Amino acid sequence: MKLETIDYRAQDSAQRFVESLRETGFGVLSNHPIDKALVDTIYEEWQAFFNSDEKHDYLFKPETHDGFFPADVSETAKGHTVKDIKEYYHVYPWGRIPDSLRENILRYYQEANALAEELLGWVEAHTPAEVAVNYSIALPKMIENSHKTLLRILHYPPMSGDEELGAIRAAAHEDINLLTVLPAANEPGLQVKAKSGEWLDVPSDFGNLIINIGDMLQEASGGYFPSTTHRVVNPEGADKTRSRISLPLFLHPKPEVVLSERYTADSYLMERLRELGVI
Ligand SMILES: O=C(O)CCC(=O)C(=O)O
Ligand SMILES: [Fe+2]
Repeated sequence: MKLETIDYRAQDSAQRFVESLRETGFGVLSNHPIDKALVDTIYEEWQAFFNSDEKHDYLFKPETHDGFFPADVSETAKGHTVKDIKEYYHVYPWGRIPDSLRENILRYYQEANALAEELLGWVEAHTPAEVAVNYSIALPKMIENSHKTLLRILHYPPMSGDEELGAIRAAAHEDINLLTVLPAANEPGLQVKAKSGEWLDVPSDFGNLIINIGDMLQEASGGYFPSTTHRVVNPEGADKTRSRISLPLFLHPKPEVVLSERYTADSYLMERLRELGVI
């Protein structure tokens, strides 16, 4: 299995993109409409924010989950016992965002959402009819004006040498949501688990956009689209001293959207958050 990069502007991009999602759970797009200069600026300004003490003024609220999550409360992936080596900030348009960072990050949130709606349209158009009949509403409609869609700004700090034994930047996991949209991070490390069990590097050329399927699309498609396990490994050698910033947008349907006979988006999310011990 190989993750090939697909040119967003190619004539057959929609079909090839959806084939890649179906085969690997991932799709990598080049020549997409998201402004690269904007992403670059966001990496720089959020790196400065994570380097500052200001972040502690924005400690996350347990009821709403917007704001800053320090490394000592950061996630432990499902089925793991060691915490990931990361800190992060949860951006929701209705949530707290430092004034100086607000404009750019909300512009990115809006642009990435618009592209995601288009990509969900591609997925819908290339879903076999017998699978698509089970979508309760059109896929792009599921996320339209959703207050649940989460933009996470992740900061993986440089390796200090005294990390907990066995800890990595992000332990193997699947995403809970419908689809995740992620600009290639400013450092490599993201890997996806192939059907054969081997770990493959996701191409991390700056400017690529990485899209992966989450559990909710797997549920809504009756397993046709696989939610694929991925992880972020630690850097080695000289790269150990480098931070890594990444920017996944987790597309969540509106809570009332029916995913399957068993779940609405809300009941699914609550079940998973309870399992993770987050609520
Ligand atoms: O940092 C990355 O490249 C991926 C992060 C990720 O998989 C996640 O936060 O769910
Ligand atoms: Fe993930």
